[in-house]
Amino acid sequence: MVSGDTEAGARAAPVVMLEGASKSFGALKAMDHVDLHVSPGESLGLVGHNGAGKSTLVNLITGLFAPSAGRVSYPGASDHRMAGIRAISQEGTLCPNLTVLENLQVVQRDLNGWGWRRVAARRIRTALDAVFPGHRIRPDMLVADMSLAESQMVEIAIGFAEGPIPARLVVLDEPTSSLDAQVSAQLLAHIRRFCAAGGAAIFISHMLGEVFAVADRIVVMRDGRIIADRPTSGFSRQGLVDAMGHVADDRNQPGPTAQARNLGDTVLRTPEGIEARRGEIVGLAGLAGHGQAEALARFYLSQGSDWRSTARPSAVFVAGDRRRDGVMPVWSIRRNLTLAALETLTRHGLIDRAAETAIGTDWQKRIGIRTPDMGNPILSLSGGNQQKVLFARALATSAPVVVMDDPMRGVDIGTKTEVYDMIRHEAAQGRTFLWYSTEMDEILNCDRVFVFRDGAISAELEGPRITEENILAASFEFGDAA
Ligand SMILES: Nc1ncnc2c1ncn2[C@@H]1O[C@H](COP(=O)(O)OP(=O)(O)OP(=O)(O)O)[C@@H](O)[C@H]1O
Repeated sequence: MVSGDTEAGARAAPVVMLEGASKSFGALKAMDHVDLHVSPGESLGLVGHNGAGKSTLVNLITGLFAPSAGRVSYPGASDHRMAGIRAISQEGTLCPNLTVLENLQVVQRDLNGWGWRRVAARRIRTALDAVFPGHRIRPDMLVADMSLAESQMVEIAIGFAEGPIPARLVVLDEPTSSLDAQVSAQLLAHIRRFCAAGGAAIFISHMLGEVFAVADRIVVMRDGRIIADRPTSGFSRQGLVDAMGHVADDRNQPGPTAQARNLGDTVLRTPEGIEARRGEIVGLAGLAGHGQAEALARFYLSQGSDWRSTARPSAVFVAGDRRRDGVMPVWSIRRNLTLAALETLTRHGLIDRAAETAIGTDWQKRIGIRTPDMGNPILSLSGGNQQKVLFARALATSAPVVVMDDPMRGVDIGTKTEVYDMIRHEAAQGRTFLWYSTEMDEILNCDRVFVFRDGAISAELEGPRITEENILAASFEFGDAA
């Protein structure tokens, strides 16, 4: 840990200092006596289970919340903005009905008057080219027309863009969650360059491999406290998993384990050529934005499934973009969880409250939703816990087909392992999963994989042919493994 003795002088002054900072929401202590300094040149990895307090810490650093106790300060600057602190949020903050340029204007206050578009276009292009060389994003694109990955890339580029106050500390909360491996690697390389040039970064992720690749210091949070803060070289992967408080056993392998099984008849066929049999876990792979999400959405909509209908749905959907397609913000956690299972909860046209509560409590335990009360608003949950609710919503139905659009975004590794087991178990009972993932490990463990390129299927792989090499070859133009 950086010494509390700020007179040391050998290092540059920290960009931000938290001293005994706490934050409570009612009776819940989301952050408890946190001490943390971040100095120029440092690349800090911040890890912890879902609900550990990472986003709360970021919200204190970026001035969104005031601490309930303790202090947050910015040596040499009056506030986080003047200190050059930029945050890239997990949930995405871009306005969908504005263009990329207009979104930059929202956060950069000097962009006004005649010619602002030219200045803005130069800033955003320079940032995009620096972070994501080869990207295909234009400054006049409407955010609503972009894929989730593209809008995440824009959000990141805005974080690093030149502006009235230069970026000195960039905080990235789960920045790679909808980026594919290639684009994620570009970002990690950029963060390292930024810190080598004297910038500082806080990188929050459940992808521990990325944390090890980018951070020179790792801070572990657990139940609102910092329980470890050391140079990266002082952690092993298993040590880190243990520190986070996950059950560390040999089940911590990535992805559901593929098993040789007798699969049933074909239960679905899409116009693109995706086929799935009963009990099969089918992965959709390829670089992000090559038509996978659209294929899923088309299939799902063609089923005529509707969560408002009390008929038995034939397919349920687990959204990746939870803010747009998943979470009903005005409803409780419990109602968000049970809304797709209304067919089992309705008696004589009325919702059976006792049954609803029982399902809520059952899934809270099974999937570990961290909340004191399932009747609380869904937005009081941490991002990863909201995602768990969307999972539970789908699995709590009796739908034979589960369509998942990169559903593990923001879910911690302990929970992932449990969800993988659940998916395997459900598949063994005859459920079919159609799963788009940006994580190679998840794809490698599917029973069958369709690789997408430029909106069409470029390869179908099964069994031993599901390898990283085959998937990458089919993802890029040089691949022809059809
Ligand atoms: N606005 C709020 N109202 C009530 N409780 C909240 C609110 N925001 C966060 N919390 C609670 O504070 C705790 C810490 O949440 P936080 O979002 O900081 O976790 P996190 O470590 O970022 O989790 P994740 O990995 O899932 O993003 C959680 O128990 C959460 O439910």
